[in-house]
Amino acid sequence: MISFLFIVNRAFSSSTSRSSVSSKIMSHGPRPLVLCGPSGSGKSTLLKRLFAEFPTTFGFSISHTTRKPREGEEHGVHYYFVERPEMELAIANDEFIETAEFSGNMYGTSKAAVREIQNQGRVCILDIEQKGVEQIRKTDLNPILIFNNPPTIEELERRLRLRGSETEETLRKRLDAAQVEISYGLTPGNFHKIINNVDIDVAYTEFRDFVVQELKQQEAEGVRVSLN
Ligand SMILES: Nc1ncnc2c1ncn2[C@@H]1O[C@H](COP(=O)(O)OP(=O)(O)OP(=O)(O)O)[C@@H](O)[C@H]1O
Repeated sequence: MISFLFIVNRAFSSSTSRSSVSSKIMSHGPRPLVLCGPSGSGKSTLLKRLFAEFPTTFGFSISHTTRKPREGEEHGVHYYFVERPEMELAIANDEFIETAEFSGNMYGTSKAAVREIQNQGRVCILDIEQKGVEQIRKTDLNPILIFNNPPTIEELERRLRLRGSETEETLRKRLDAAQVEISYGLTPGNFHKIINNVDIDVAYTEFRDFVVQELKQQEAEGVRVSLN
């Protein structure tokens, strides 16, 4: 198994085709930030810290779902609640970055929902899986792509067991998927940055510094980014 691969992949680093990139940024606001990595690798932990440190810089897009609203849930706040035919048509029209089905309901992130966050001047954070990354790369959303790499599958298993969120079955599924996800994540050219998430404090500093540097670069190109 892959372990402790300290690869920093800057294949699409900030200097890459800046002029074509900046015209896109100018019209749409800050570039979305994709954080991808196996379940249990620590994505939510990194994002929680980032939001705590920069409360107004980032935002999550609002997902669509075909499930019925629960009490207190509002359309356009918690989800965009839609009917299945409407959602299927939008997917067929290539309006979604990723979709999934759970317990008979569809869920998905639309390109428009990402643009909505960009239009507010915020960096849209997307915690998405490999398929979503492949999809978003085909769009003109021009995301910053970061892969959160766990030290080993054994450590991933330890973290997931400690989190206490899994049954033996879901744990196995997540660990099986992790092998494939890590291979994809470490393939040169797939991500702008790989965070080797061993020690959480070190990982967060590396993640944070990379993101801040990217945002400062965009600011220098005329994009309004509120870094506070
Ligand atoms: N570097 C780390 N070292 C040790 N434990 C960690 C580290 N990062 C996260 N954890 C712990 O591992 C568990 C999984 O982390 P987290 O929930 O952030 O993962 P995730 O990638 O968001 O998972 P999922 O995709 O399933 O939501 C949590 O209990 C978290 O506290």
